[in-house]
Amino acid sequence: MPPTDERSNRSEPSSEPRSELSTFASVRRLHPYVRTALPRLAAGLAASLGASLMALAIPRVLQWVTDGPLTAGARDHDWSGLAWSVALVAVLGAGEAGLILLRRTLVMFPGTRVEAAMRMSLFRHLQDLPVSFHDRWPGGQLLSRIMGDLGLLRRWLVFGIIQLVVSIVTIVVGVGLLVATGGWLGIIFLCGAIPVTVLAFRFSRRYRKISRLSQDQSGDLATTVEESVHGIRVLKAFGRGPDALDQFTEQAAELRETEIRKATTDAGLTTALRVIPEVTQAVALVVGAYLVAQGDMTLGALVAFFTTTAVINGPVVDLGMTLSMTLNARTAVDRFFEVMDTVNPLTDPERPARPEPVTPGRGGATGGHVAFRDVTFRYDDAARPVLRHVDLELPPGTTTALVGLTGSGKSTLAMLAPRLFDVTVGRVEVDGVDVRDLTRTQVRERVAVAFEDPTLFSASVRDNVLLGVSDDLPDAERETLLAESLEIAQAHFVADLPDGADTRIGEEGMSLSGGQRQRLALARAIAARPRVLVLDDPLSALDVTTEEAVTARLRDVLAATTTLVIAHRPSTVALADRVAVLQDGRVTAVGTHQELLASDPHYRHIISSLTSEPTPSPTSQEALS
Ligand SMILES: Nc1ncnc2c1ncn2[C@@H]1O[C@H](COP(=O)(O)OP(=O)(O)OP(=O)(O)O)[C@@H](O)[C@H]1O
Repeated sequence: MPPTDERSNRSEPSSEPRSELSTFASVRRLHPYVRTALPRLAAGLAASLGASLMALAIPRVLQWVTDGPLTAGARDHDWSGLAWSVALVAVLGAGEAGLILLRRTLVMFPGTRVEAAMRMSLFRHLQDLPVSFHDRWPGGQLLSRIMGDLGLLRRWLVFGIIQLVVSIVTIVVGVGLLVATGGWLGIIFLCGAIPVTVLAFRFSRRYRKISRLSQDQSGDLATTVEESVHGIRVLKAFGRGPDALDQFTEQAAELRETEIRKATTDAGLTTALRVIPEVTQAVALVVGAYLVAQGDMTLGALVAFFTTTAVINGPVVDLGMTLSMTLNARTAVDRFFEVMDTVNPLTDPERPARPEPVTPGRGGATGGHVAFRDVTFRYDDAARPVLRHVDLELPPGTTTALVGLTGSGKSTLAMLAPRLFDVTVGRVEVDGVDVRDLTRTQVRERVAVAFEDPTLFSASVRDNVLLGVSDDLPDAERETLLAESLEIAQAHFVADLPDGADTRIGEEGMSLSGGQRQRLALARAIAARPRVLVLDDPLSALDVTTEEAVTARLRDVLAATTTLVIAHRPSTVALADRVAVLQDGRVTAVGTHQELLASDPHYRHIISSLTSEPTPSPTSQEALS
């Protein structure tokens, strides 16, 4: 009996905000990325604090000048003390400016390095995550995380966090000085801190939700742009451009509304942070004037008090901005880790099997035995399995056509061999080894795929075709392989491109025709020289003559390769030694075309529906009859 071990193919990305974590705990997760940048960030913080302390020292000098050299100078007509104090204020001012410049220099480079490292990690993880993840996550959401969110985080790291700490330290030290030297005036100023704290707390709770909404809406908008640009031909052909515009306008308006709410909330706090200190200052001025008049306070102390409040006012007002930056950064961190925390269930085994190494060259004779053993497969979010108890053997060097009505599960079955998905129950073996016991590199070395919908990249024809070929292969061999694969796939049009195989094909190969793209994708699968070739209806976009030419050349290749070809056309069935019939997720019959025609009514039904399609080639019909 075939083994039926059950392993999960589920991955559960969290699309919920990590609300259970505090902002500090959330941001602390950045530690592995910022660790190496910490010394420079800490030095930048120290420089900023130094600048702030110098700013706070200036009022002390002014107090000393007012009560000392200024008073004495006026009395004794000796202005030398005043000259010294002016020089000291100038030195403190210049020192403050120098330290601010130093901070900028210190933090700029580590900030960009952290951003680049996080971007690399996220992209690497996205590349690693399985197809099932990408089926669920919209491209725009990923794009906005990898670009917008990480840019936001960099700005917070090089400015926001430092400014937040400096603002808090300046306010605490400044208020401490006010209370210590200003007596009642200091206490009046301290009273102003109570409403500020309450407002900041309420603001944080409110703003965090809006910030999350705005960043998610930006992702949705990016998805709409991506989909409409990607599908521009369909939209234009069906005259649906205005609908796409309507959808975009609606989403853009929603985002604008959220941004307005965000700005209004921010402005509310900033206004309060401006008004509250002004009010306390006004009260303090009245009380201070009274105290000076009573002789309970020196004029210098009053000057120092108000100069200190002027120094504190800046950070108090900045607090609103730095707080909102911090909350935006926290949202960005949460959104970053939502993707990074997604566990990839399709990982390499800890102790991979050691099958016989793959030698370059097409080698059906040296292996390529594929077996689907009691395979059941269910998509993550589907209620029912698509494939049920599938048993199918592909002997080395044979070509098996997989036929079935639409939706019967052919493409799904084909995706299990290259391990684009893992089976829910059962196992898929290549040369007797469960594909889950091989590393993904080992699987790719053995199994190559060409899809019906060929994906090409904005790169040269050469790079697209040699995608699955080792970079270690000598250049001459790579060139031979390229020429051979293009020839088998009948991609002669490449020679007519402006720069031949060096021609860059536009985004996703859109500058080529559907048939040209399919032939390049087929050449790519052939160039990988796999033991096992999975072809998902790879000739569907070719005209009859080209299809025949490709089919004739493919036969040579297929003779030495184990091939599973999904057939929607009689000409594709004609390529195969044997045919497997998939009916409602089960392989119900396997045999030669003639055997199945004679014995299987469902096969006859499929073939009659295939042959009634408009463009069967005469050769294909011959091959089938
Ligand atoms: N990513 C997915 N998530 C959930 N269900 C899916 C997914 N892809 C396919 N399905 C479902 O699985 C079933 C089989 O799809 P599959 O593409 O394997 O069929 P097929 O036989 O290749 O069809 P066709 O001949 O039309 O290409 C369909 O009901 C389809 O809706």
